[in-house]
Amino acid sequence: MSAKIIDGKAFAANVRGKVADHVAHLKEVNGITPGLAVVLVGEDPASQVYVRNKGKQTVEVGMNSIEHKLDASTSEADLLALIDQLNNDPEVHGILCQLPVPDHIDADKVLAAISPAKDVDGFHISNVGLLGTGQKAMVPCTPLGCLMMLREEHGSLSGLNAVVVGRSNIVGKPMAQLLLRDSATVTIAHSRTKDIEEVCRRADILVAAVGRPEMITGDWVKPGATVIDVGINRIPNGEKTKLVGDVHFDSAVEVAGAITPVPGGVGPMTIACLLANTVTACCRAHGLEEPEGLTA
Ligand SMILES: Nc1nc(=O)c2c([nH]1)NC[C@@H]1CN(c3ccc(C(=O)N[C@@H](CCC(=O)O)C(=O)O)cc3)C=[N+]21
Repeated sequence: MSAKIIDGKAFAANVRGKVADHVAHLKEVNGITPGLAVVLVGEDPASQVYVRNKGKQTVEVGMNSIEHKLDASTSEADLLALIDQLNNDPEVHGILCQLPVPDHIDADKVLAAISPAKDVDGFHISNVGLLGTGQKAMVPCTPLGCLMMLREEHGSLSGLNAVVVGRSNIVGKPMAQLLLRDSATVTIAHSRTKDIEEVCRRADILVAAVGRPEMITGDWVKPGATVIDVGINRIPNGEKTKLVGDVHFDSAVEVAGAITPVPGGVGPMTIACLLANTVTACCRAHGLEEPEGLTA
Protein backbone atom coordinates (compact mmCIF):
# COMPACT_ATOMS: atom_id res chain seq x y z
CA MET A 1 0.00 0.00 0.00
CA SER A 2 1.27 3.40 -0.93
CA ALA A 3 0.97 6.31 1.52
CA LYS A 4 -1.31 9.29 1.19
CA ILE A 5 0.80 12.17 -0.11
CA ILE A 6 0.15 15.33 1.89
CA ASP A 7 -0.22 18.24 -0.52
CA GLY A 8 1.66 21.07 1.18
CA LYS A 9 1.09 23.36 -1.78
CA ALA A 10 -2.69 23.07 -1.54
CA PHE A 11 -2.59 23.28 2.25
CA ALA A 12 -0.45 26.44 2.04
CA ALA A 13 -2.85 27.99 -0.46
CA ASN A 14 -5.66 27.38 2.02
CA VAL A 15 -3.67 29.03 4.83
CA ARG A 16 -2.89 32.01 2.57
CA GLY A 17 -6.61 32.29 1.79
CA LYS A 18 -7.39 32.56 5.51
CA VAL A 19 -4.62 35.13 5.89
CA ALA A 20 -5.97 37.15 2.96
CA ASP A 21 -9.48 37.12 4.47
CA HIS A 22 -8.17 38.41 7.76
CA VAL A 23 -6.04 41.08 6.08
CA ALA A 24 -9.10 42.29 4.16
CA HIS A 25 -11.03 42.43 7.44
CA LEU A 26 -8.25 44.42 9.17
CA LYS A 27 -8.20 46.93 6.31
CA GLU A 28 -11.96 47.32 6.14
CA VAL A 29 -12.83 47.40 9.81
CA ASN A 30 -9.68 48.82 11.38
CA GLY A 31 -7.95 50.65 8.53
CA ILE A 32 -4.73 48.70 9.18
CA THR A 33 -2.53 46.99 6.60
CA PRO A 34 -0.08 44.46 8.10
CA GLY A 35 3.52 44.99 6.98
CA LEU A 36 6.34 42.46 6.74
CA ALA A 37 9.97 43.58 6.49
CA VAL A 38 12.48 41.09 5.11
CA VAL A 39 16.18 41.81 5.41
CA LEU A 40 18.67 40.01 3.19
CA VAL A 41 22.40 40.48 3.62
CA GLY A 42 24.53 39.32 0.70
CA GLU A 43 23.80 37.54 -2.57
CA ASP A 44 23.29 33.87 -1.72
CA PRO A 45 21.24 32.66 -4.72
CA ALA A 46 18.96 30.31 -2.73
CA SER A 47 18.24 33.09 -0.23
CA GLN A 48 17.40 35.47 -3.06
CA VAL A 49 14.82 33.02 -4.41
CA TYR A 50 13.15 32.60 -1.00
CA VAL A 51 13.11 36.34 -0.37
CA ARG A 52 11.53 36.98 -3.77
CA ASN A 53 8.83 34.34 -3.10
CA LYS A 54 8.13 35.77 0.33
CA GLY A 55 7.75 39.29 -1.06
CA LYS A 56 5.46 38.13 -3.85
CA GLN A 57 3.18 36.13 -1.55
CA THR A 58 3.09 38.93 1.03
CA VAL A 59 1.66 41.29 -1.59
CA GLU A 60 -0.72 38.61 -2.91
CA VAL A 61 -2.46 38.33 0.48
CA GLY A 62 -2.84 42.11 0.64
CA MET A 63 -0.04 42.98 3.05
CA ASN A 64 2.78 45.48 2.63
CA SER A 65 6.16 44.00 1.80
CA ILE A 66 9.23 45.98 2.81
CA GLU A 67 12.47 44.55 1.41
CA HIS A 68 15.94 45.58 2.47
CA LYS A 69 18.75 44.08 0.42
CA LEU A 70 22.11 44.87 1.92
CA ASP A 71 25.57 44.38 0.52
CA ALA A 72 27.49 41.31 1.79
CA SER A 73 30.06 43.71 3.29
CA THR A 74 27.45 45.51 5.45
CA SER A 75 28.74 45.92 9.00
CA GLU A 76 27.00 44.37 11.98
CA ALA A 77 26.45 47.87 13.39
CA ASP A 78 24.68 49.01 10.22
CA LEU A 79 22.46 45.92 10.22
CA LEU A 80 21.58 46.45 13.89
CA ALA A 81 20.76 50.10 13.13
CA LEU A 82 18.36 49.00 10.37
CA ILE A 83 16.66 46.53 12.71
CA ASP A 84 16.29 49.28 15.30
CA GLN A 85 14.66 51.46 12.68
CA LEU A 86 12.24 48.65 11.72
CA ASN A 87 11.49 47.94 15.41
CA ASN A 88 10.36 51.55 15.75
CA ASP A 89 8.37 51.73 12.51
CA PRO A 90 4.62 51.41 13.28
CA GLU A 91 3.92 50.28 9.70
CA VAL A 92 6.14 47.22 10.20
CA HIS A 93 4.48 44.39 12.13
CA GLY A 94 6.88 41.59 11.29
CA ILE A 95 10.66 41.52 10.77
CA LEU A 96 12.62 38.63 9.29
CA CYS A 97 16.35 38.67 8.75
CA GLN A 98 17.17 35.90 6.31
CA LEU A 99 19.68 33.39 7.64
CA PRO A 100 22.52 32.64 7.20
CA VAL A 101 24.14 36.07 7.54
CA PRO A 102 27.79 36.61 6.47
CA ASP A 103 30.47 35.34 8.89
CA HIS A 104 31.48 38.77 10.17
CA ILE A 105 27.96 39.24 11.59
CA ASP A 106 26.87 37.52 14.81
CA ALA A 107 23.49 35.95 14.00
CA ASP A 108 22.55 35.59 17.68
CA LYS A 109 23.09 39.29 18.20
CA VAL A 110 20.87 40.09 15.21
CA LEU A 111 18.08 37.79 16.39
CA ALA A 112 18.28 39.32 19.88
CA ALA A 113 17.90 42.81 18.39
CA ILE A 114 14.55 42.11 16.75
CA SER A 115 11.64 43.20 18.92
CA PRO A 116 10.02 39.95 20.22
CA ALA A 117 6.58 41.27 19.24
CA LYS A 118 7.74 41.63 15.61
CA ASP A 119 9.79 38.43 15.58
CA VAL A 120 7.74 36.51 13.00
CA ASP A 121 10.47 33.85 12.79
CA GLY A 122 10.02 33.09 16.50
CA PHE A 123 13.80 32.92 16.94
CA HIS A 124 14.19 35.54 19.72
CA ILE A 125 15.01 33.95 23.08
CA SER A 126 11.90 35.58 24.59
CA ASN A 127 9.72 33.69 22.12
CA VAL A 128 11.73 30.50 22.60
CA GLY A 129 11.14 30.82 26.35
CA LEU A 130 7.46 31.62 25.97
CA LEU A 131 6.96 28.58 23.73
CA GLY A 132 8.90 26.35 26.12
CA THR A 133 6.76 27.44 29.06
CA GLY A 134 3.47 27.10 27.20
CA GLN A 135 2.79 30.82 26.92
CA LYS A 136 1.62 32.90 23.99
CA ALA A 137 4.65 33.16 21.67
CA MET A 138 5.57 33.83 18.09
CA VAL A 139 6.14 30.27 16.85
CA PRO A 140 8.81 29.41 14.23
CA CYS A 141 7.20 29.06 10.79
CA THR A 142 8.48 25.64 9.70
CA PRO A 143 7.44 23.76 12.87
CA LEU A 144 4.14 25.65 12.89
CA GLY A 145 3.44 24.50 9.33
CA CYS A 146 4.32 20.92 10.26
CA LEU A 147 2.01 21.07 13.28
CA MET A 148 -0.87 22.33 11.15
CA MET A 149 -0.46 19.40 8.75
CA LEU A 150 -0.18 16.89 11.61
CA ARG A 151 -3.32 18.22 13.30
CA GLU A 152 -5.17 17.98 10.01
CA GLU A 153 -3.97 14.41 9.51
CA HIS A 154 -4.55 13.11 13.05
CA GLY A 155 -6.98 15.44 14.76
CA SER A 156 -5.57 14.91 18.26
CA LEU A 157 -1.85 14.12 18.68
CA SER A 158 -2.40 13.11 22.30
CA GLY A 159 -0.43 10.02 23.32
CA LEU A 160 1.14 9.46 19.90
CA ASN A 161 4.84 8.63 19.69
CA ALA A 162 6.55 11.48 17.89
CA VAL A 163 10.21 11.30 16.89
CA VAL A 164 11.94 14.45 15.67
CA VAL A 165 15.22 13.73 13.91
CA GLY A 166 17.40 16.83 14.29
CA ARG A 167 17.95 19.26 17.15
CA SER A 168 18.35 22.64 15.49
CA ASN A 169 17.08 25.81 17.13
CA ILE A 170 15.01 26.69 14.08
CA VAL A 171 13.24 23.36 13.49
CA GLY A 172 14.01 20.36 15.72
CA LYS A 173 13.75 21.95 19.16
CA PRO A 174 10.66 24.11 18.55
CA MET A 175 8.98 21.19 16.72
CA ALA A 176 9.51 19.02 19.80
CA GLN A 177 8.03 21.76 22.02
CA LEU A 178 4.93 22.05 19.85
CA LEU A 179 4.39 18.28 19.77
CA LEU A 180 4.79 18.15 23.54
CA ARG A 181 2.26 20.93 23.93
CA ASP A 182 -0.18 18.79 21.92
CA SER A 183 0.48 15.91 24.36
CA ALA A 184 2.50 13.69 22.06
CA THR A 185 5.25 11.54 23.57
CA VAL A 186 8.30 13.23 22.12
CA THR A 187 11.78 11.93 21.37
CA ILE A 188 14.51 14.04 19.78
CA ALA A 189 16.96 11.89 17.84
CA HIS A 190 20.24 13.20 16.39
CA SER A 191 23.65 12.22 15.07
CA ARG A 192 24.69 10.62 18.37
CA THR A 193 21.48 8.70 19.00
CA LYS A 194 22.07 4.97 19.47
CA ASP A 195 20.03 2.62 17.30
CA ILE A 196 18.46 5.56 15.54
CA GLU A 197 16.64 3.33 13.03
CA GLU A 198 15.01 1.46 15.90
CA VAL A 199 14.01 4.73 17.60
CA CYS A 200 12.45 5.98 14.36
CA ARG A 201 10.57 2.72 13.82
CA ARG A 202 8.63 3.39 17.04
CA ALA A 203 7.31 6.70 15.72
CA ASP A 204 3.67 7.25 14.84
CA ILE A 205 4.85 10.69 13.74
CA LEU A 206 8.31 11.02 12.23
CA VAL A 207 9.67 14.50 11.54
CA ALA A 208 12.94 14.61 9.60
CA ALA A 209 14.97 17.79 9.99
CA VAL A 210 18.61 16.86 9.75
CA GLY A 211 19.72 18.33 6.44
CA ARG A 212 21.13 15.05 5.12
CA PRO A 213 19.76 14.02 1.74
CA GLU A 214 17.59 10.89 1.80
CA MET A 215 19.02 9.66 5.10
CA ILE A 216 15.77 8.15 6.36
CA THR A 217 14.77 5.15 4.31
CA GLY A 218 11.57 3.11 4.30
CA ASP A 219 12.96 0.50 6.70
CA TRP A 220 13.19 3.23 9.40
CA VAL A 221 9.47 3.90 9.13
CA LYS A 222 6.72 2.24 11.16
CA PRO A 223 3.96 0.95 8.86
CA GLY A 224 1.19 3.54 8.72
CA ALA A 225 3.25 6.34 10.32
CA THR A 226 2.95 9.97 9.28
CA VAL A 227 6.25 11.22 7.86
CA ILE A 228 6.99 14.94 7.69
CA ASP A 229 10.09 15.77 5.64
CA VAL A 230 11.56 19.17 6.48
CA GLY A 231 14.77 18.66 4.47
CA ILE A 232 15.47 20.64 1.32
CA ASN A 233 18.69 19.36 -0.25
CA ARG A 234 19.91 20.04 -3.75
CA ILE A 235 21.82 17.03 -5.09
CA PRO A 236 23.40 16.22 -8.47
CA ASN A 237 21.11 14.45 -10.93
CA GLY A 238 22.92 13.59 -14.14
CA GLU A 239 23.88 16.88 -15.78
CA LYS A 240 21.49 18.85 -13.59
CA THR A 241 20.48 18.94 -9.92
CA LYS A 242 17.31 18.00 -8.09
CA LEU A 243 15.69 18.75 -4.75
CA VAL A 244 15.33 15.92 -2.28
CA GLY A 245 14.33 15.76 1.36
CA ASP A 246 15.94 14.09 4.35
CA VAL A 247 13.66 11.13 3.68
CA HIS A 248 14.19 8.65 0.86
CA PHE A 249 10.75 9.23 -0.59
CA ASP A 250 10.40 6.23 -2.91
CA SER A 251 11.03 3.67 -0.16
CA ALA A 252 9.24 5.57 2.65
CA VAL A 253 6.08 6.10 0.61
CA GLU A 254 5.60 2.32 0.46
CA VAL A 255 5.54 2.02 4.27
CA ALA A 256 4.14 5.26 5.67
CA GLY A 257 0.45 6.07 6.12
CA ALA A 258 0.95 9.66 5.00
CA ILE A 259 4.02 11.56 3.84
CA THR A 260 5.01 15.05 2.70
CA PRO A 261 6.89 15.32 -0.61
CA VAL A 262 9.90 17.55 -1.38
CA PRO A 263 9.32 19.93 -3.04
CA GLY A 264 5.65 20.72 -2.42
CA GLY A 265 5.40 19.71 1.22
CA VAL A 266 6.78 21.61 4.19
CA GLY A 267 8.46 24.40 2.14
CA PRO A 268 5.29 26.13 0.91
CA MET A 269 3.80 25.82 4.42
CA THR A 270 6.80 27.67 5.88
CA ILE A 271 6.09 30.78 3.81
CA ALA A 272 2.33 30.56 4.45
CA CYS A 273 3.01 30.44 8.20
CA LEU A 274 5.29 33.46 7.92
CA LEU A 275 2.33 35.39 6.50
CA ALA A 276 0.09 33.96 9.22
CA ASN A 277 2.56 35.06 11.90
CA THR A 278 2.66 38.56 10.44
CA VAL A 279 -1.13 38.90 10.72
CA THR A 280 -0.97 37.51 14.26
CA ALA A 281 1.77 40.00 15.21
CA CYS A 282 -0.26 42.84 13.69
CA CYS A 283 -3.39 41.87 15.64
CA ARG A 284 -1.44 41.58 18.90
CA ALA A 285 0.25 44.96 18.30
CA HIS A 286 -3.15 46.61 17.95
CA GLY A 287 -4.89 44.63 20.69
CA LEU A 288 -7.26 43.05 18.15
CA GLU A 289 -8.72 39.57 17.99
CA GLU A 290 -6.35 37.06 16.41
CA PRO A 291 -7.29 35.05 13.33
CA GLU A 292 -8.56 31.57 14.09
CA GLY A 293 -6.64 28.47 13.00
CA LEU A 294 -3.49 30.37 12.08
CA THR A 295 -1.65 30.14 15.38
CA ALA A 296 -0.41 27.21 17.48
N1 LIG B 1 15.21 33.91 9.03
C1 LIG B 1 14.93 32.91 8.20
N2 LIG B 1 13.69 32.37 8.19
C2 LIG B 1 13.38 31.35 7.33
O1 LIG B 1 12.23 30.86 7.33
C3 LIG B 1 14.40 30.88 6.42
C4 LIG B 1 15.66 31.50 6.47
N3 LIG B 1 15.89 32.49 7.36
N4 LIG B 1 16.64 31.10 5.65
C5 LIG B 1 16.44 30.09 4.63
C6 LIG B 1 15.36 29.12 5.03
C7 LIG B 1 14.82 28.30 3.90
N5 LIG B 1 13.39 28.58 3.86
C8 LIG B 1 12.51 28.06 2.91
C9 LIG B 1 11.20 28.44 2.80
C10 LIG B 1 10.37 27.94 1.81
C11 LIG B 1 10.84 27.02 0.90
C12 LIG B 1 9.94 26.50 -0.18
O2 LIG B 1 8.84 26.97 -0.36
N6 LIG B 1 10.36 25.49 -0.96
C13 LIG B 1 9.60 24.96 -2.05
C14 LIG B 1 10.34 24.99 -3.37
C15 LIG B 1 11.83 25.04 -3.25
C16 LIG B 1 12.56 25.19 -4.58
O3 LIG B 1 12.01 24.83 -5.63
O4 LIG B 1 13.71 25.66 -4.53
C17 LIG B 1 9.16 23.52 -1.75
O5 LIG B 1 9.74 22.91 -0.82
O6 LIG B 1 8.25 23.05 -2.39
C18 LIG B 1 12.14 26.59 1.02
C19 LIG B 1 12.96 27.09 2.00
C20 LIG B 1 13.09 29.51 4.81
N7 LIG B 1 14.18 29.85 5.52
